[in-house]
Amino acid sequence: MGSKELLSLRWGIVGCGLISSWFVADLVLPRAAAPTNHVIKALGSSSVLKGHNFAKTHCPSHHPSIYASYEEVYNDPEVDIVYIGTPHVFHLENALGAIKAGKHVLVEKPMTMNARDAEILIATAKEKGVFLMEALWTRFNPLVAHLQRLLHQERILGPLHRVSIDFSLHMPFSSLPTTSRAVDPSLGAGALLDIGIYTLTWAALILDSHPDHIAAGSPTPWMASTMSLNNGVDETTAILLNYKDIGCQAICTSTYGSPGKKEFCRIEGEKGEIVIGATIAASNPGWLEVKVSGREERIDVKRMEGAKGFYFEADAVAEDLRAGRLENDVCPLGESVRIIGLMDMVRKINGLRYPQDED
Ligand SMILES: NC(=O)C1=CN([C@@H]2O[C@H](COP(=O)(O)OP(=O)(O)OC[C@H]3O[C@@H](n4cnc5c(N)ncnc54)[C@H](OP(=O)(O)O)[C@@H]3O)[C@@H](O)[C@H]2O)C=CC1
Ligand SMILES: O=C1OC[C@@H](O)[C@H](O)[C@H]1O
Repeated sequence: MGSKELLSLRWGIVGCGLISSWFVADLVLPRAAAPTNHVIKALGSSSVLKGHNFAKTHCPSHHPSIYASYEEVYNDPEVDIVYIGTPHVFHLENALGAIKAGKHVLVEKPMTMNARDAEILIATAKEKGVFLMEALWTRFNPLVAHLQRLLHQERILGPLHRVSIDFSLHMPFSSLPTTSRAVDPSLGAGALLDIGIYTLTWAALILDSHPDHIAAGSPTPWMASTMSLNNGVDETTAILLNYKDIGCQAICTSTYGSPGKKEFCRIEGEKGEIVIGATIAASNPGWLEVKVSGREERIDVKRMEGAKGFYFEADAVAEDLRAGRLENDVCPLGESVRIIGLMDMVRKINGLRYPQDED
């Protein structure tokens, strides 16, 4: 691994649920200009039949080995990297299993249930000398780099005043089965860990990356928050961040209670505003609109026909491995810990504990 001749990346997938299906379907789409050939080599599932059905539907031409245990994926010598697509509460155990078997790991968001567990995972990956990344795919959407250029290099909005970010999904707890990972506290349910994490990520991408904030030593923003709990977990959460060093506030809201708007993010500055939109979810931005006097433009994300955009992150991971890097600089491990740490604080203030928080 890490050598220049790595032209294919061989994936082992753990958990054959929804996100794994999206991820795999994107990776196997034929792409003329693909920098890496992503190969699905192994699938681990609670049931071999489920694994076979998954392969038939989502990667029919890849013929992966199908295993009835995740351990067999970790130990398959044909697998370079393990993708963890299980509910949050299993991320630590599954990622540790793969790392201890010497595999690189891409683990779904949130990396773990709390910052302490993320530190454990990171320390173990470092000890074993393997790559580890939280699959915060939004960071790899090409719109983000474009946005950061507009805001921080061109300074198109001038000084920033306020950023509002909302991730809303209309799937109230009452409409979901009690076994859903969004509702069941034993599976790490709740809006903050599932979708609120993206609102904090957007705040980080827009404000923590601000050159003046970095020059000021990146002080932790002042924070206030409130949660509406249902069944012991948050259905709705609001977080206010005040970056006093740059005079800008971020309002981060997330809920399962309403559909929200396509325009999920608004960045207001002295000279105008930028609005970011998404067709389905704030995790997958589709366009941005600049509304500044004398310069009004819309920029759309170009994706492969039929793809969601998971290949942006997979290609970045492959590039790191090819170059022998064990950490990605667009989605650094320190940022995963910092944002999970913010979520820990929000939960503590609002009395939301999970069993994983116990000593
Ligand atoms: N990046 C993104 O856009 C998205 C990320 N996610 C993240 O992916 C993770 C999984 O979410 P999602 O795919 O929606 O979940 P699903 O419930 O659809 O799938 C999770 C899979 O994990 C496996 N699993 C192992 N143990 C359990 C258990 N006790 N209960 C339920 N499933 C179990 C199952 O696979 P099997 O039976 O095959 O072993 C199951 O199908 C979450 O952490 C979520 O935050 C989710 C959606 C989008
Ligand atoms: O992007 C997303 O949209 C739907 C959520 O439930 C999911 O976990 C999230 O990552």
